[in-house]
Amino acid sequence: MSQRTVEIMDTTLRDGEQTSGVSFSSSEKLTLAKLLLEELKVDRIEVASARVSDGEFNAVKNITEWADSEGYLDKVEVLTFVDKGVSLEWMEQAGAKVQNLLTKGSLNHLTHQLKKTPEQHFKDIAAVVSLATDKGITTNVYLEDWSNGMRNSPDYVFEYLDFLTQQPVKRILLPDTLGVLTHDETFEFLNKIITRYPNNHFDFHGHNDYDLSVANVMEALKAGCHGLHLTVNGMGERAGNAPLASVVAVINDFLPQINIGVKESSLYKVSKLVSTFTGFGIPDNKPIVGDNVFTQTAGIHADGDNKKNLYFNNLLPERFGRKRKYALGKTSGKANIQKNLQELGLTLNDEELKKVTERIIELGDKKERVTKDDLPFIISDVLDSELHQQRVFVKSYVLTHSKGLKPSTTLSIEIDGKEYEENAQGDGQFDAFINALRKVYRKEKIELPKLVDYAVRIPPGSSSDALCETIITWQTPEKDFTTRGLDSDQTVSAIKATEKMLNLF
Ligand SMILES: CC(=O)SCCNC(=O)CCNC(=O)[C@H](O)C(C)(C)COP(=O)(O)OP(=O)(O)OC[C@H]1O[C@@H](n2cnc3c(N)ncnc32)[C@H](O)[C@@H]1OP(=O)(O)O
Repeated sequence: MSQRTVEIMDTTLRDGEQTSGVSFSSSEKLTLAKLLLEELKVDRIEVASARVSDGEFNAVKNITEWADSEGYLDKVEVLTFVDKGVSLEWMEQAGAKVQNLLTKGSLNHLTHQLKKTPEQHFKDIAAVVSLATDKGITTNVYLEDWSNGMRNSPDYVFEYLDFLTQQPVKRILLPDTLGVLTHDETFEFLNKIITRYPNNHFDFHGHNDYDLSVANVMEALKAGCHGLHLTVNGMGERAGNAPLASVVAVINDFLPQINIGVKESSLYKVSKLVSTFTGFGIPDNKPIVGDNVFTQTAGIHADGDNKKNLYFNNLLPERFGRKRKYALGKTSGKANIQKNLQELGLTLNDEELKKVTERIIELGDKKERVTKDDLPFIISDVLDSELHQQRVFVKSYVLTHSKGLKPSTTLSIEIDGKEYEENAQGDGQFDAFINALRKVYRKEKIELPKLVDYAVRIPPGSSSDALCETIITWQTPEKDFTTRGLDSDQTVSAIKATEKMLNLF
């Protein structure tokens, strides 16, 4: 099959920045411009709208200086307006060489926003294009609201394109400005235009208001468009633009006739960096770049992966510099846990694995999120309990903590089959618990070990908030020893460590 090359224009720094609440600093824009062109290898970047602010001017200047030194200046584009050359002046001073001139692609916008006739508009456009040509600036032209224009005023659109295709314009940029197109219309409209003007270059610029941007991009490509406008993480005004990572994967997997130069393995890195710079979080389930999209959660899936990679598809995480993960929770099953154990280099026998699985399911039922880093702690806790025969059981307790009153505990405990109940106050809830315990043991004339050290930690590296571990060192006249308790609640983890002590000393 013969392939055709399609240009990828990334507009994260212009349209992506139109995400509400997002603003890149000048140095962030330069960092991203370098990453997008040099590492990710998109073909072009749109870096700002002209006239916006002094900060934007400086950002564009920094980018053009760098781009000039690296031979990328023709890949750096600035959105300009039909404003008698004011925008052109701005971008020229900022060192840019390619303008994306924003014009009206629907009669509705032309009539009601610019309040001009088509003839007046075309004349104004011709003047700006001519001025740009004189200045050695390349012109691409946006037909803003083109999609509605095709629906509601096609005669205007074609009259305009008849004029525009005669102008010294390099690319014609067709935006679905309001994200209203269906995939069928995208194909139909682009097909009509590309058939009528076979010698011109047309970019498609999709928005995601109906979550159709990627489908629309596919149809635009099938209709023969020559370039695409995309943003990292689908950032952009309202529901955003067509997302770069998804589109790249779709092209590579489903449109073998299309050739693009974007490096898949850098998509995740760029996505993370943009998210860090903007504070615009990536949903966990965002295709390709979301945290969970390469995580198998169901035990059956992990089991199938073990047997013949039965649950793999073409979207292998390694393509994007990522790794498959196996989630731990109530739907894990043994297979998921085994996968995590393998990664940690741990082995358990069948009985131990069963017990660890039961504990993870128990935590999952309590809505706790367990990660791979929690696993060694859970194993140690489960296996530790198995080592000792339990003769003391903390049956129930009430812990109170209120302003102006000392914390108190009411405790019920079983020792060698006999039940005791006590209450006490303390400096904190755990102190009150220990005081109630001492009262119980004093009745039996037994002195409890002294608590000499108390440490709390969350499993290192754990990104979950599921568990904390309390490690208590106890002292008797004969020995010092340590017990550990694991729970999502800090006081409960200390009580679990104490219960272990009661069964040991
Ligand atoms: C498809 C898109 O996403 S378009 C995005 C374009 N980029 C931006 O808008 C960047 C952010 N915008 C801005 O910072 C400002 O709007 C500026 C600097 C561009 C202009 O600011 P202001 O002069 O204060 O005008 P304002 O923001 O109200 O913009 C509306 C004016 O632009 C005019 N306008 C709208 N489209 C165009 C166009 N394609 N060419 C020229 N003028 C236009 C409007 O008619 C209106 O003019 P009027 O005030 O004479 O009626």
